[in-house]
Amino acid sequence: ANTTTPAAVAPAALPRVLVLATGGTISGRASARSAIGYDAGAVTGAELIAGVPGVGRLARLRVEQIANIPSQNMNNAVWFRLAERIRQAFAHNEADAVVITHGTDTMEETAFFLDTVLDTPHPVVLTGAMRPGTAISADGPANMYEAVKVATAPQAAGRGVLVVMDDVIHAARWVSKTHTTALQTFLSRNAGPVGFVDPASVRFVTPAQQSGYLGLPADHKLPRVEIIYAHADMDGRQIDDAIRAGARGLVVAGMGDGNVSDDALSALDRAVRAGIVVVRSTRVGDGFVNRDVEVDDDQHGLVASLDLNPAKARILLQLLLADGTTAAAEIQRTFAAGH
Ligand SMILES: NC(=O)CC[C@H](N)C(=O)O
Repeated sequence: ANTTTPAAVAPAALPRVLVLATGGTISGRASARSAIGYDAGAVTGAELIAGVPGVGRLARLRVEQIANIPSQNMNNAVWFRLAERIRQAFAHNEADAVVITHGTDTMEETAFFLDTVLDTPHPVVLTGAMRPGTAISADGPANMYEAVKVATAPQAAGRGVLVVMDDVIHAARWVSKTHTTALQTFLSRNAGPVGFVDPASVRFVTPAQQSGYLGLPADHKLPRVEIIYAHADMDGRQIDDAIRAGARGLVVAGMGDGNVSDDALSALDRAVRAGIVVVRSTRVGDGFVNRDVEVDDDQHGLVASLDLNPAKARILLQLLLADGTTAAAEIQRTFAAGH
């Protein structure tokens, strides 16, 4: 008789999730500053995981601390570190999925950057919190649990980088923080969420769609691109200052459908003549910036951001410029390719 102990008595292997911790409120601790004051990035990723009951039954978790900062301090160096670590983890089959803990202020920017430079079918999910772990009804543990649940769901593959906050699954391209303090602050503008998650289920409501892949600049450098915020009584001073400061690109957070004053438009013409790529986005939260509506983009040589908000338009323009793409028409095509 065969007396070998069957290997099948071992529990089915759980998926492997690499948790990359970067800081934010989800790693926050109360401070003495005020009744609601706290310091973001005071708790490590390992401590964070220890405070999420049941998450160890969803996945085998390995935690690495990539940074521990409030995300208003997020920067290119951390972005490149994240992107390289994720590429390496999947290339060497170290993990089946990645969850990134992150402050909420710039979560949409990090999500969009990674979505644009990573080319992988493996789930990459960002999550965070609006209340520190020491607050009443802290949202971090539930968000972390749900992020791991989404990251380990088979149907999360091939969807690019996702944001999971407050029971909702968002695609990197569309997600924005829309409220300074509310738990329900993330919305997928112009598109709606891609899915929903609760402790029992993960449901996607859109077909899987991989996002644009531009690759990671090999020298880890991104060119200077400035955002100009438009307003009533606007002159061209800030734009001329940006030209003098050596900007390679400008993104206008325009009024309405990406508009600027006549004086500012003349300054943008000077920028284009100086070889600077100018993208018109909007300071309005919802809606597309379309070409050739009030501004004649063809005549002025401008790019319309379409659905991308100023912060994300800046990242896409930086990556295109880093890739050597400077022609407005080609940049416009790439902006349009993401949806
Ligand atoms: N809710 C938050 O995460 C905000 C805290 C901090 N400003 C950050 O983005 O990291």
